[in-house]
Amino acid sequence: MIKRRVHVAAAAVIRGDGRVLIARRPATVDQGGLWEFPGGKLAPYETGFEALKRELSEELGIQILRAQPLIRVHHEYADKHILLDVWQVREYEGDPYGREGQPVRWVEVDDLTSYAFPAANLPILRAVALPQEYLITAEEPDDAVFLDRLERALKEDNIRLVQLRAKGLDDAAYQARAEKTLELCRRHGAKLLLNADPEWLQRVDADGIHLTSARLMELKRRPVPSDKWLGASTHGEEQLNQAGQIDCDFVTLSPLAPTPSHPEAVTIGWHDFQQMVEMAAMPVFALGGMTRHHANQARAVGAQGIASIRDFWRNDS
Ligand SMILES: Nc1nc2c([nH]c(=O)n2[C@@H]2O[C@H](COP(=O)(O)OP(=O)(O)OP(=O)(O)O)[C@@H](O)[C@H]2O)c(=O)[nH]1
Ligand SMILES: [Mg+2]
Repeated sequence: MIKRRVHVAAAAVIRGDGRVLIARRPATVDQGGLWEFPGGKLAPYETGFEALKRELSEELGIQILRAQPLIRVHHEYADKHILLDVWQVREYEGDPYGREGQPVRWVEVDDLTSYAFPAANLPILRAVALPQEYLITAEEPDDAVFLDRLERALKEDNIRLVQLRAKGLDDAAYQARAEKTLELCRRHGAKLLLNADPEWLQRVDADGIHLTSARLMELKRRPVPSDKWLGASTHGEEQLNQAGQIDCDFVTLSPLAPTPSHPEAVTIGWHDFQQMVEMAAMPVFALGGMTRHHANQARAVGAQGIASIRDFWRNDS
């Protein structure tokens, strides 16, 4: 029998203080009693955005003014194939309440994991918790110059996710750099991932690990606990699948476009990038030739946002 295909539009409604709205499904319906992002099935001939506007008016009594695509998730339930088309909504009119009698709650993004959601929601929870920009640090031998540049990005570009990539440092220098970087990131409320062997989390209490594609392909299972972040570098379908297999929280996919540092490299291009993102089981950052100005374009093709060394490693303050 062919499984039913269900297309659902849902929203992460975010309030001024950063809290996100969740609702509890009535005990009597499919996935009853679990928490969800408000939304529902597309009616015939509706676009995702039209359905989103209608559903949030029906379920929460609010009028959406603007919405930004967040993530699209395909999931196989036993009885159906579901596509969750999830949007981020920060601009709306009205004060949301459970118009159908369902309990609703505003929760801190970091507390979302303590609520029970349907199985399909895991990538959405990750996408909600991640920012749109991912800074990868440049090679820089001098600690003071390094910290100065990073601080500018944290302050002026409002960067909240950082990968410490320093291939040129030996272990002792990397550890010293990591400790200083962690302290700076904590001060600015940013998460720090180490581009290093996962064992490094025992030496430096960073927020997680970013795997190179070579490390990614060697692993049989997720190498860090669930309260740490796990990112990975990928360059194509096989690596994306492997990242899903070992339960990475997110990946970068590159090179999307030519970069000054690799002008000859074969790039993925927006078309293939969009197709790969659609099938990925987790949030994907666009990497390679990206600047902050590409963030909306990246979002429009399904990405979480953009990752960059060059664009954030400026010194123009
Ligand atoms: N709205 C919503 N649905 C989700 C989420 N996660 C998830 O697996 N689903 C599934 O997607 C489907 C959405 O159906 P729904 O019950 O909200 O649809 P609806 O509002 O149009 O309701 P109706 O069919 O009673 O009119 C359900 O099968 C539900 O289990 C989520 O976070 N939000
Ligand atoms: Mg609904």
